[in-house]
Formats: sequence, structure tokens, C-alpha cells
Amino acid sequence: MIAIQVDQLSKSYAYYTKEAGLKHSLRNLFRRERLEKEAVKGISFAIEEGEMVGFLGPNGAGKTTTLKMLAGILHPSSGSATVLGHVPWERSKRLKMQFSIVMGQKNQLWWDLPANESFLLNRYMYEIEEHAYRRTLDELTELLDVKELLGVQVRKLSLGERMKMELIAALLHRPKVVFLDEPTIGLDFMSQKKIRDFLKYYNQETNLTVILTSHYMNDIEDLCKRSIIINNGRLVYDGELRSVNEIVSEKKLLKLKFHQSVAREQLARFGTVKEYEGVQGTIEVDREQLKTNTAKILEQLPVLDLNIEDIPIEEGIARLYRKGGTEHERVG
Ligand SMILES: Nc1ncnc2c1ncn2[C@@H]1O[C@H](COP(=O)(O)OP(=O)(O)OP(=O)(O)O)[C@@H](O)[C@H]1O
Repeated sequence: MIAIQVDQLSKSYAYYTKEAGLKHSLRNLFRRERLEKEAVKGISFAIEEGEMVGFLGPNGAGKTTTLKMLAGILHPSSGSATVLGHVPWERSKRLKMQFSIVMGQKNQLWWDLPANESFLLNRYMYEIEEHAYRRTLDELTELLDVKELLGVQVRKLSLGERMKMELIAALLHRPKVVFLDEPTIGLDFMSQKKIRDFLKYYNQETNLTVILTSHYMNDIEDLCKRSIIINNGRLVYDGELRSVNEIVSEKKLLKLKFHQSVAREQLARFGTVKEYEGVQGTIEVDREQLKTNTAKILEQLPVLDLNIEDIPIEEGIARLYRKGGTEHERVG
């Protein structure tokens, strides 16, 4: 069953230019230049129930704008969307009861109170029955290993502990769809991994539908079979992250080890040298030349070991991003 359906969704922000100086300020009183920023430009996708989808894009690509529309915080300029069959910006109670958003950069818990007080507030807001509340809280605090921290003022918790509490607050009412916006931002490697392991387990156990944005590729690679990538407001990729390079890159990496030292110039005859240490090196080779160049290398150089690899995913994504620029369109 489809949980999230997005069709030709667009959002433009209107804003006015302001030049510095008194002369310009006075002129602006009478004649301001109105500009429009098309932050999201007709994106479409569908997400099945239980899917965990990565949502990627460079700064300013339109991710937050899209998530805000799907969370019902913003109205779109055009297009349509449904979350669990409801139009999000109509803000129906039935959808609110089945939905949650976690923003790694924003606090949703009361800073000066212990987390369990904020949880109680959520219990009343979401009308969670006492027994179900106790059971869910027990389960989540157990899984995230924060039971003994429930009574500690949120401001005194570490970043990782606070993030775990934010997740609990978002999941107490057992939503069916959750948007996680940078849930591991600023966390150390181990805390990131703990949150990832929890999300993986919880998604499998409960069939939760998740849209996840993260600047850490580990999060996306580990958790999301599918990623949607937007750039400059447009959808530029929808599929497995691993396959990005098949689309954007005409290059492969050849990793070589030799019996004896080989001169850099010798390697450079077969491709762009990326790493060089005498007895080993890495070169970037055009896909079409891969076969012939590999054969020549094996024939002409003292090869001990040879591996063919894709260019790193981060690099493939960066190439995908470089395909688009920014657009500010004048409308009046
Ligand atoms: N209220 C607004 N008025 C005018 N322009 C806006 C407004 N909000 C966002 N924008 C512009 O819309 C574009 C998309 O912004 P958005 O915050 O959706 O991007 P993002 O992909 O979430 O970026 P980041 O990763 O930096 O958070 C940006 O160019 C931004 O400057």
C-alpha cells in the first residue's frame, strides 16, 4: 500500500530585494522589486508503507521545503500530495495522530524538564491510553538504553542521549509515518551507529514508513534501500544509492599492486593517477577503455593484484549535484 504520494509538487517563495542605504530605502517604499524563488519544481514520487527512503540534496536543494509541505507546515504553490491518504496541509487530526517529524537541529523536548515530563505531555496530546503508553515507553527506553535517564533534565543530557529522547517522544504514539531530518547530526560515530541500529530494528519490527535526510552517507547506505535525490528543486535521482555512479560516472577505478616499483608516468599512460606509491597505485579509467587498458596493464606492468571499483558514492553524488545551478526568476 502506498503511504506517501507526491505529484508535481511545487513551492515558490516570494521575496523582495532590499538595497543598502537611505536613498535605496526611500525608493523601496514606493517601488520594490519582487522576486520569486522556485524552491521545489514539480517533484513526483510514491513511497510504499514500510519503506525507509533517503532524501538527499545539497544545501538549498529544497529538502526542508518538501518535508514541510508533506508535514502540513507549508502549502504548496501547485501540485498534490497525500500522506496515509490525507492531504497534509489540511491538517486533519487523523493524520496528526499517525505522523511524526524529528528535526536533529531543533529541540522538541522541554529543555528545563526531565524527558519523562515532556513524554507525559505527548501522552495527553496524542490521547495515548495509560497501559499502551507504559508499554511503548518501556520498550523504547529499553531499546535505546536510556531508562535511567528519564528523570534527568534534558539540558543535562549528552547530544546522543537527547537525540534518543527526541526519537522516543516522536514514537510514543506509534505513528505510521515519520520524517527524520538529520537525526544523527553532530553525534560521534558510536552514537550514530546506535541510532542507526535502533531505526533499522524498529522499522523492521513495526513497518514504519520513514523519510530520512542525513549528510552522513553511512546512515543512508545502511538504512535506505532507496534514495531520492533533489537538486535545485528538481528530482534528479530515484533508486539505489549504489547505482548513482552508473548514471553519472563514465569512470571506474583500477586499484593496482605490483611486484616491483612502477614509475608514475607508466601508470599515467592508462588513466588519471589518483593514488601513487611506487608498488601500488589507483587510476581512473573511462568505462569504454576499461577492458583494453586492463589487458594492456596486465601485459606491460608487473601486476601482483588488480581490483576494479566504482568511484566513491560521495563523488558520484557530487557529480550529480554539479549538473544543476541555482535559479532566481524575476516575476515583477
Ligand atoms: N521563506 C523563504 N523565502 C525565500 N526563499 C526561501 C525561503 N525558505 C527557503 N528559501 C529558499 O528555497 C531554497 C530551498 O530551501 P530549503 O530550505 O528547502 O533547502 P534544503 O535542501 O533543505 O537546504 P539545507 O540542506 O541547507 O537545509 C533555498 O534557495 C532557500 O534559500
